[in-house]
Amino acid sequence: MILPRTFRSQARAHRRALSPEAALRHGESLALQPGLLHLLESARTIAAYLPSDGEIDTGPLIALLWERGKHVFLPLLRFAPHKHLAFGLYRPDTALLPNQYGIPEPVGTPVLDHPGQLDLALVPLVAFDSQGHRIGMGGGFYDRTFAYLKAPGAAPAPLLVGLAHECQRYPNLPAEPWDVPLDGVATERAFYSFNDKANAP
Ligand SMILES: Nc1nc2c(c(=O)[nH]1)N(C=O)[C@@H](CNc1ccc(C(=O)N[C@@H](CCC(=O)O)C(=O)O)cc1)CN2
Ligand SMILES: Nc1ncnc2c1ncn2[C@@H]1O[C@H](COP(=O)(O)OP(=O)(O)OP(=O)(O)O)[C@@H](O)[C@H]1O
Repeated sequence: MILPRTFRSQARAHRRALSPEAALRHGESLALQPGLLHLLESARTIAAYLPSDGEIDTGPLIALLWERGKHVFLPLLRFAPHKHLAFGLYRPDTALLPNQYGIPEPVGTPVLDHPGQLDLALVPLVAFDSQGHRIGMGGGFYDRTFAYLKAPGAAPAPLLVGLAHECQRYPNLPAEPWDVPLDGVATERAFYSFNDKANAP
């Protein structure tokens, strides 16, 4: 059995091995995926993220969201009362400052009161599998932020959709009890939906 931490660092190294040109090319293809574009139609308030550490380039998709008049938010690291994320409005003219991991965050913009105000959350990941399991950077930020979705009848509920390179897809990842499963994942090659909520009509 390969240790989770070893797996995470190997998968991160695999992701980082892609060139910035490949990450951008993949990001352009991602922004053309019909399954993803379909979900965007019914979403108005959308969380995205700025890429880091070899992640697929979200620039083309964010440009498309702005073009379509969507309200785009970016994650803001919060450490109290526990590690979680808030979401700050991101517009083309928003000032950004790097957070403690060097990822730019909006400053001085409106912050959502609750993640349930999002219609759709586009989620970064290190690895995913065909059941919607996700391995992230290991901070538990996304899991804690969306843990409330696991309560029966939790509402309102944003759709959770991972963005990734195809090379981040693995056959079977171990599921941890606190993991919040993804509804879908979009890559440069396909849109994978893991339940009816993320299905094209
Ligand atoms: N682009 C992007 N933004 C994101 C995430 C992400 O995965 N990708 N996150 C997803 O949750 C949150 C940030 N989580 C992170 C957790 C750990 C590390 C990281 O690099 N950890 C270093 C140790 C750094 C240190 O302690 O100073 C490491 O593991 O090597 C980065 C981001 C919010 N924003
Ligand atoms: N809902 C939760 N409540 C309490 N602790 C949690 C919760 N979710 C995750 N954790 C803790 O956070 C730690 C990191 O979790 P995990 O390795 O699944 O993070 P990750 O999904 O890879 O990270 P990230 O979401 O930041 O990308 C674990 O040790 C776990 O115990």
